Amino acid sequence: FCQTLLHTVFPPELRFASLKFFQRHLKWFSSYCYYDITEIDGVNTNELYNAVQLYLSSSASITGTHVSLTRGLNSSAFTFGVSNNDRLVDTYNGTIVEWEHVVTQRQSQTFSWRPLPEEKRGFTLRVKKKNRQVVLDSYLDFVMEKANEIRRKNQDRLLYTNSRGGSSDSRGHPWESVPFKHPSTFDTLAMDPVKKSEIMADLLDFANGESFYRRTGRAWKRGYLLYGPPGTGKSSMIAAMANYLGYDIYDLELTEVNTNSELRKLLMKTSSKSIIVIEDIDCSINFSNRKKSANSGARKYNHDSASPAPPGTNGEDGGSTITLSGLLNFTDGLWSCCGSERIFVFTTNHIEKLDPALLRSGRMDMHINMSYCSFPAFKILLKNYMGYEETDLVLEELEEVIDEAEMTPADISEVLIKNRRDKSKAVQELLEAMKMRAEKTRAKKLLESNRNEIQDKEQEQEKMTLDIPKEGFDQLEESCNKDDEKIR
Ligand SMILES: Nc1ncnc2c1ncn2[C@@H]1O[C@H](COP(=O)(O)OP(=O)(O)OP(=O)(O)O)[C@@H](O)[C@H]1O
Ligand SMILES: [Mg+2]
Repeated sequence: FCQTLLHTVFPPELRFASLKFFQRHLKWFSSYCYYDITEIDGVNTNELYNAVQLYLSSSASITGTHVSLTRGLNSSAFTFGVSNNDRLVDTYNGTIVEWEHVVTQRQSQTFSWRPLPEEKRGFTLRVKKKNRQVVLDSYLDFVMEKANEIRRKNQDRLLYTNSRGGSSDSRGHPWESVPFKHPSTFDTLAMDPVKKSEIMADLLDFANGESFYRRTGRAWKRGYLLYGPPGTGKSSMIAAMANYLGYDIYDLELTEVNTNSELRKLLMKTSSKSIIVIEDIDCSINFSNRKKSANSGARKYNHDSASPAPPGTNGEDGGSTITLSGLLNFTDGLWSCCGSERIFVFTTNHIEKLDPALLRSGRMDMHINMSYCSFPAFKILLKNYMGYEETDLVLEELEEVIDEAEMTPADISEVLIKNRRDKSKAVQELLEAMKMRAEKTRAKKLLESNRNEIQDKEQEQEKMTLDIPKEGFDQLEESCNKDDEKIR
């Protein structure tokens, strides 16, 4: 009877409000304090939320009884997590803390500029009030650091792509990611060993150079330009770099980016310890032909952001302006420093087509020429594919022709894969292929030099025919002068 009376006398809103009031006042008297770490903080994703999730996902720190298990597509490891609205206890330097994962349904009428996830997620950290300082001073830093470590060591690295165009997902991320599983390493990469160790040392210096970059006042980033013919290992080199340093890769598809501001947004959403890659930069942006680009099928890009393209000439999607200066700002300007420890890698098959602005010194820190397979590089391939260590007569023959053959590591590895059961057959076949290629290269070079000679001769003759009337004129002038003298 009392309950019915209570329900009829007090409407539900009033009951709810009074309950909240009591709870709030109870917390004042409680010996605990609570920290809410929500997944989305205003418009941005809360890095701390992701870090806590990752930290709690490491099996070592799990002491709860109810744990959620996930395994991402193509991922090689299970991830533990705190189930929705469940709790976990963690100990840090003797301090006991309790984590609760709070998941509530988002009210649908909430106004937002972009779609928000249906669920509102967050962690609540409960600690004794007397331990509050420990948590604020070092525990949360420890969690962040541990999460980064776990991600780098145990988890698969991620390959991000902006193939979704300018749109973001419900959590505000413009990048989509998949586990990155490229097996290429510096051991498997066939290139000149001296050049290889130079690059490896450069990468290590960069990764360990935080204090150097701070001391010299430079942004902690580095740019590499990889250039060379197709199949010489540019993409393999990027994968090797990522595997060597344990960095994520952001594969930036420039043709999917419409404006400079979109480009900036993409950059802002990249994490540190990552490699940002723009492959085939000469194809993604019509740099060489910018002024004539109206007649090409490619989208139009301007050199100078200060002079926006007139309306109607911006390519088929209208209003789309991505400029070279926008791209350079992306890699070099103030915005490039909105994170740290990032590597930019551009690749191209045609370095000669690139705008000098991209090549000028200081822009890309290292230009790496990935060229045709040299003999030392070939030996690495032989060792990796065939387990070949020793040199013998055939290899000496190979050494003589390999430079002239101009074969890419991709060409060579194809032959090696095909004959991987029979070493001597593989080497024999390669030798024949190389000799043939060398012959062709020689013939091509001869033809080219002949053509150049003929062209030179033609130019000389043309010049002579242009000179004849001048000579004739000189003679005429001379005889006129003589006549004048006679008359006098
Ligand atoms: N230097 C190399 N060392 C080992 N393998 C190589 C090397 N270069 C090429 N390969 C082999 O050839 C294949 C193609 O190489 P990769 O994609 O790295 O070439 P690329 O230079 O990026 O070519 P493209 O300019 O067409 O993008 C790779 O799968 C790899 O197995
Ligand atoms: Mg490539």
